[in-house]
Amino acid sequence: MGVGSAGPGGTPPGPAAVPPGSPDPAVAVLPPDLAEAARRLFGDRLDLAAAYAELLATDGVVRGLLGPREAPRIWDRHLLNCAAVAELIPPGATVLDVGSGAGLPGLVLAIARPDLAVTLVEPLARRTAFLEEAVEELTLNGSVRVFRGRAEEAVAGPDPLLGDVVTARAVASLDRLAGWCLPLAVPGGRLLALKGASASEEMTEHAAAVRRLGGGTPVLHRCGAGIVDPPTTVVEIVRERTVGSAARVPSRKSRSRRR
Ligand SMILES: C[S@@+](CC[C@H](N)C(=O)[O-])C[C@H]1O[C@@H](n2cnc3c(N)ncnc32)[C@H](O)[C@@H]1O
Repeated sequence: MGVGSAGPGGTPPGPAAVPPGSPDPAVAVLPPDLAEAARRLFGDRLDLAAAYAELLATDGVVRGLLGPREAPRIWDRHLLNCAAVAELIPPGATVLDVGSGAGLPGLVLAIARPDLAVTLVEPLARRTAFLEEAVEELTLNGSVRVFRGRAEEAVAGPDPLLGDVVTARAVASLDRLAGWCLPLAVPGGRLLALKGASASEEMTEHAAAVRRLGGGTPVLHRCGAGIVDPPTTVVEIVRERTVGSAARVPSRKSRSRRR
């Protein structure tokens, strides 16, 4: 990914955006051709984004949360790609990031947008341990919390999670995401699913299931146009109705049991 046309903002910050003390500046450093995009998307929080990039490239790789080949691509494939989605999120929104993994896109959004209240929903202990440490280290405790569990669990219990916006990247197909994430959105709230090249096909394939699950017609967005190249593909689904559990998409296991 490269950068689009340069916008306002003066001289790009370049490699100096990485704080001193980086264990391996060769992997965490912000490539000069992405500096302007990073500056536009993170503004005065660029140093915080650089600190998170460094965490991902070092601890994240060592702990197996990110493949070693991802390290040099952290800025374009991960940070900038996720930060571009912020343009779809209204000011002061409550955001639930389902299947956050190492914090993508949830932590990135919390860094780029300090006005958001973000909950990272992730079932795997190894990942939530990293997320909790990252939140502490980046001093994001005021705006980010970590929920250990599956999306289906987050919606149940005495204190269910509910967000204005539910994000998910690389977690599941659109029908399964709708089943897990729409119940986590307030009525009228939205699922923002970060998708790849197959987004349009998925929208067609799963439109009926999404409707059955209480969602509106999926809408395709390309975020960060003119800033990141390619723009980030996002499928937006509004929670229009509440449905009973019978309408939910069966798990892969129970689907194969029925065959
Ligand atoms: C391929 S990883 C993607 C992680 C991150 N979103 C990213 O883009 O790098 C998928 C993540 O979804 C989580 N996950 C899978 N099913 C889930 C569910 N039902 N509820 C919440 N998280 C789930 C997994 O534990 C895993 O961390």
